[in-house]
Amino acid sequence: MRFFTAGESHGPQLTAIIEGLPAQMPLTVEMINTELKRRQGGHGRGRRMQIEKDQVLITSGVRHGLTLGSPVTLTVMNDDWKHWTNIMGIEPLPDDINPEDIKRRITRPRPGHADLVGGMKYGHRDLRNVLERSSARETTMRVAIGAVAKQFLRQLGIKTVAHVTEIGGITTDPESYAALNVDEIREIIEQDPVYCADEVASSKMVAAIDDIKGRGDTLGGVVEVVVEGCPPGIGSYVQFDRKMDGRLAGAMMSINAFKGVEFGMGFKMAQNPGSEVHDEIAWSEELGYYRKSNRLGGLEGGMTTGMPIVIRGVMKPIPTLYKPLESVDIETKEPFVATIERSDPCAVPAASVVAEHVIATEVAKAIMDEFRSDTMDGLKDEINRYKEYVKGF
Ligand SMILES: Cc1cc2nc3c(=O)[nH]c(=O)nc-3n(C[C@H](O)[C@H](O)[C@H](O)COP(=O)(O)O)c2cc1C
Ligand SMILES: C=C(O[C@@H]1CC(C(=O)O)=C[C@@H](OP(=O)(O)O)[C@H]1O)C(=O)O
Repeated sequence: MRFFTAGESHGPQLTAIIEGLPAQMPLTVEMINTELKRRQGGHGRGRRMQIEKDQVLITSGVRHGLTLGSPVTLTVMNDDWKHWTNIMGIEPLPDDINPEDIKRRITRPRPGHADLVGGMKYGHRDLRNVLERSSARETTMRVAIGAVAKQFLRQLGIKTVAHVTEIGGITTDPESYAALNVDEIREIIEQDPVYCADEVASSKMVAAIDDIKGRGDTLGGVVEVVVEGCPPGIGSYVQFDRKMDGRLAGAMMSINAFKGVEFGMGFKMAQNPGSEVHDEIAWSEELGYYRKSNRLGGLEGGMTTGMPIVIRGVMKPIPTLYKPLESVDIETKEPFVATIERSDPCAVPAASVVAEHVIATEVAKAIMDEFRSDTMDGLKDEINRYKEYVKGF
């Protein structure tokens, strides 16, 4: 499976094309729309999310609710486009309009955003030309693609969930959700304003977001994605670019503002001896091979072990500040405070939804790389045979 996304934040629409999905796979817009709505939510979002009502349109690759095996095209319209049609017009500017007079032109790059380096790299003197594509508006399509991937994974009994584990230094107590499975975590976070599975931490996170918003500042945090039901042996140790932990880390790091990744007990591994890090191996008639603990987060040697995959990503605080940092105007080279754009004070809850979907996409892609995937039923048969084989190995 491969895919592309396209579209500017304030352009007419966002588009994704996915190629390589098996034929005969059930696919509905409802399931994609449910996830798009979750991505728009979460306490801490700004005013743009009140304008947009993201709904997907499928314009190829599906007939009567089943995939055809041909490329699937997904489209989401930008409702905000109607306010930007002149500023973001596609046609060349009329001769009597000077590009420097275009409204909402940006010449004061925001520290921490793509503005300055993107402008240098592509020769844009109006940094809006960078902002428009570097914006996390693009993550709409990554969620749409991931929602398709999740429909694929569900056919194979693989479930995913993401939840927020830290915002602005307020952390969850892992004991509060340690015994819960993916479905149980989902039930809790769907009712929670910050998509957090620990009720006590959640209310403190909400208060922290309100407080930072009042101060014109922003907060980052940590999100955790759990994937249950993935068979062992997805990914490989034989070549560096086939290692599943590398692929998953790359997917997580491809999300705007994500700056670090860890698996299982993560960076705490540095503090513990090997006997308290590695997971002992056991076998039972019912489960086949399993680990007595899951401190490595479901990966050994670049391959899934069959235990849940547990991956966390850290998101830096949003770079656009209402209390802006110092910058330089690229026209005058004089010091100025950065441009203030409408912005989210904290998008960690929304980003948890994005994280779940990019991880689901990478797992789906890896499974399609491993097994013949022209038809959904053929793939299911192959995976079931493989699962029986590894159980008795
Ligand atoms: C869901 C989500 C929403 C975001 N919202 C904003 C925002 O409103 N304002 C902003 O400046 N950055 C926002 N960001 C972060 C920027 O897109 C990101 O920092 C920027 O593209 C630069 O990339 P980098 O942080 O990975 O270096 C958001 C990120 C995500 C994942
Ligand atoms: C549009 C989305 O997020 C945007 C991400 C974003 C950024 O700089 O990344 C900046 C803001 O854009 P705007 O200036 O239009 O308000 C966010 O609203 C979205 O998540 O769909």
